[in-house]
Amino acid sequence: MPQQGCIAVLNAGSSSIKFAVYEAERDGPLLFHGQVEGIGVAPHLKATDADGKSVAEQRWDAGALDHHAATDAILELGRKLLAGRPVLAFGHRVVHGGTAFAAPTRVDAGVLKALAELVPLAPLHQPHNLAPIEAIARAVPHIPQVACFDTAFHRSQPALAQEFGLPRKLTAEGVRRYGFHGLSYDFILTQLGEAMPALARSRLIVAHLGNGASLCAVRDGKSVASTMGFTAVDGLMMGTRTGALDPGVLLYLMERHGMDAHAIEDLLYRQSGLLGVSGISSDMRALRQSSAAEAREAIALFVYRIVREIGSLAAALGGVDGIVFSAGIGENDPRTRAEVAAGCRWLGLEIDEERNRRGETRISTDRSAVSAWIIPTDEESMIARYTRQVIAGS
Ligand SMILES: Nc1ncnc2c1ncn2[C@@H]1O[C@H](COP(=O)(O)OP(=O)(O)O)[C@@H](O)[C@H]1O
Ligand SMILES: CC(=O)OP(=O)(O)O
Ligand SMILES: [Mg+2]
Repeated sequence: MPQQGCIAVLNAGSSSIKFAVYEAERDGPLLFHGQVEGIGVAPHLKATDADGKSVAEQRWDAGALDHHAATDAILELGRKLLAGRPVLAFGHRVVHGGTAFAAPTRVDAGVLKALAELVPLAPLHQPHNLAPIEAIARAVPHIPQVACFDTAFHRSQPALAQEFGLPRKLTAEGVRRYGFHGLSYDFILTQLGEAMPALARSRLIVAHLGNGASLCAVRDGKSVASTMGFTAVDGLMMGTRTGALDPGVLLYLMERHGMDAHAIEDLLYRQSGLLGVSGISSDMRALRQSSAAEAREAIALFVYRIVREIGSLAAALGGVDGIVFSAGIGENDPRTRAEVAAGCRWLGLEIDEERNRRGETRISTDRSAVSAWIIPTDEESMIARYTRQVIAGS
C-alpha cells in the first residue's frame, strides 16, 4: 500500500525551533511533533508521537547548538521518523511579512528575496525562518513551501493603531506598527471561536508570554492593537529584548558610547530583558529558582511592564471582558500569572489560586468581572492548516 503524504511544519522562535508533521488530508492528524528549546541557554530536543510517547530526546551544552545546528538536527530526525513517507509540502513560520505579505504565501525565488530584505527588521527570527526554506528548496525544489506570517493577523488593526507619529513619507514607506505572534493569536482565537464563541467575540487581551512576549487586544476575534510594533523588540520586556524604550536612549548610546547600529541591535535584542536586568539568565525557570535580588527585580520589571501595557490595551478596547495567558511562561508559570492578575485587580480581575496553581483552563473565580484563561498555543497546527489551504488553491 502506498504511504500517505504529509505536511511538515517548522516554527523558529527566538529561543526554540518547534516542528510538527501531520497527515496531508484536511484536518489530518498529527503524526509527531517536538522542539529544540533553550537555544543559547540549555538546548534540549524532545519529540513525541501523536500519543505523547517520546520518540527522541537529546541535550547539548549551552554554546554547542545554535539555530542553524538545531535546524539540521530536526531535519535529520524528521527524515528518520518519516522513514520514506513523502512530504507533500513544508509550512514555515516567517515572522515578518512587511507590507507586501498579508496572507500565507507559496514561496518562490522572488518571495524569498523580498522576505530576505526584512531580515534587519527581525534579526532574531527572519534569518532562522528563511535558512531552512533555502536549504529545502536546494535539496528538494519540487516540494512546495508555504510561508505563514506572524504579522498577518494584525492587518485588521485600525489605521491609527498602526501609525507612528512620524512624517507621512516614512509611514508610506512602511515604517509603521505591524505586530507579531499573529499565528499564535490566530490559533487561540480559532480555538475560542469553536469552544467559547461568546468569549471569542468579546473584548480580550491575549498575553503571549514566551522568550518573545507581546499582548494583543482583540475584539470580535480581530486584532485591534498590539504591544509589538515595527519590529519584535517593541512593547513588553522579554527574555533578552528591552521592549519599549525611550528613543532618546538610542541617541545617548550613539553619542556617548559611540555605538553603531550593529552594537545597538545586539544590546536591544540579545543582551537586555530578563537576561540584562538579572545578569543571570533569560529563562524564567532559572530566575524563579534563583534567590538573587537581581532575579527578583528582573521578574518584577517583566510583570510591571505587562500590567502597564494591559492598562494601555484596555483603553484601546474601551474595557476588557477576558484575559488569556499563553506560550512558554504564560502556560507554565503560575506565579507570573498570579502576579500579573494581582496588578489587574483594578480591572475587576480576581484569580482563583487553586485553579491557577493547577493550570486549569479558566483560572478566574466564578464571580470575577473579568475572566482569565490559559489557552496553550499551537502555531504549528495553524501553519499546517494554512499550508494545506495554499497548496489546495495553487
Ligand atoms: N515551566 C516553566 N516555568 C516558567 N517558565 C517557563 C517554563 N517553561 C518554559 N518557560 C519559559 O518559556 C520560555 C520559552 O517560551 P516559548 O514560547 O517556547 O519560546 P519562543 O519565544 O522561543 O517561542 C523560556 O525561555 C522560559 O522562560
Ligand atoms: C515574534 C517573537 O518574538 O517570536 P518568539 O516569541 O517565538 O521569539
Ligand atoms: Mg515562539
